[in-house]
Amino acid sequence: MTKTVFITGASSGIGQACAEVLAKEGYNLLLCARRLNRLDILKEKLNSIYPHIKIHTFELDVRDSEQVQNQINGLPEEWKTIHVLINNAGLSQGLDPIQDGDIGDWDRMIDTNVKGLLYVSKAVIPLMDTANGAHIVNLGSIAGKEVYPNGNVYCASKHAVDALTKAMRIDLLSKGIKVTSIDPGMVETEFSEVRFHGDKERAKSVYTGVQPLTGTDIAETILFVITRPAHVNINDLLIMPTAQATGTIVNRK
Ligand SMILES: NC(=O)C1=CN([C@@H]2O[C@H](COP(=O)(O)OP(=O)(O)OC[C@H]3O[C@@H](n4cnc5c(N)ncnc54)[C@H](OP(=O)(O)O)[C@@H]3O)[C@@H](O)[C@H]2O)C=CC1
Ligand SMILES: CC(=O)[C@H](N)C(=O)O
Repeated sequence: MTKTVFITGASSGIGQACAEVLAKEGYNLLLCARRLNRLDILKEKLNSIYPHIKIHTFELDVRDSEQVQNQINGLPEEWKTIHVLINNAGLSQGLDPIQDGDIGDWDRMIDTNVKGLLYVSKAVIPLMDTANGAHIVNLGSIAGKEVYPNGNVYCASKHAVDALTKAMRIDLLSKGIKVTSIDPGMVETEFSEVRFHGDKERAKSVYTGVQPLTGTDIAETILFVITRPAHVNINDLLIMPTAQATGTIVNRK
């Protein structure tokens, strides 16, 4: 049976890499993000390499609970059976002491990373094929395991993801839905550009003198996690670049 994977935030970085790695493995893909044009370019590329898989793209702002319900309830019938949900859409905005933080940045992080994950999960869980290995993978972070200077609200949002992953595992236990948290350290994506509001130079400096993880490193880990035997669940995986010890202790050359 061909399994269907629903990926939020597939227009960039880790989500896009998940689409690429899972397409190669023959999964059908439901891809969403706000930037539909990017998803459609990705779909065309993947379908030209892997013509045997099916890909459905749609625009979704995970912060909008009504849109999330309507878009997911309105999926074509053939897309209403989902095996794996990857709650990947997320962002960091700003890196300032709490007293200087921007309230708009705080709202965007909490609305996307916490509320967005909840809205999507609530809409997708009823569509999950519990008879055939249903699995939810949440993108947490090292920032959900520790707090680093100026990371305040982003760290709080990822600590919330950590708590929600544990809570989902309890609540979905009787349904047989596996729940896993993937918690990366530094991954070079558009993450830092978004964090620094488009300042490309500052974003680049985050990765100076260090070899960060790539989106593909994380996607391959997710592939490993979702292909364990039925009786095995990986609860939580913390993945760091070799040169990174904690959220902020990095060995730069
Ligand atoms: N890069 C890193 O170092 C780390 C990243 N993470 C986590 O990994 C996840 C992916 O980030 P990463 O790939 O690095 O970053 P990117 O900025 O490269 O990708 C983020 C993705 O999230 C999507 N997204 C953001 N806001 C929304 C929204 N409101 N609705 C729908 N989609 C949204 C973006 O799509 P669009 O803008 O088109 O909507 C984009 O596809 C995040 O949850 C992040 O917190 C965790 C630890 C480390
Ligand atoms: C500290 C990290 O590695 C992570 N990318 C973050 O900035 O939270």
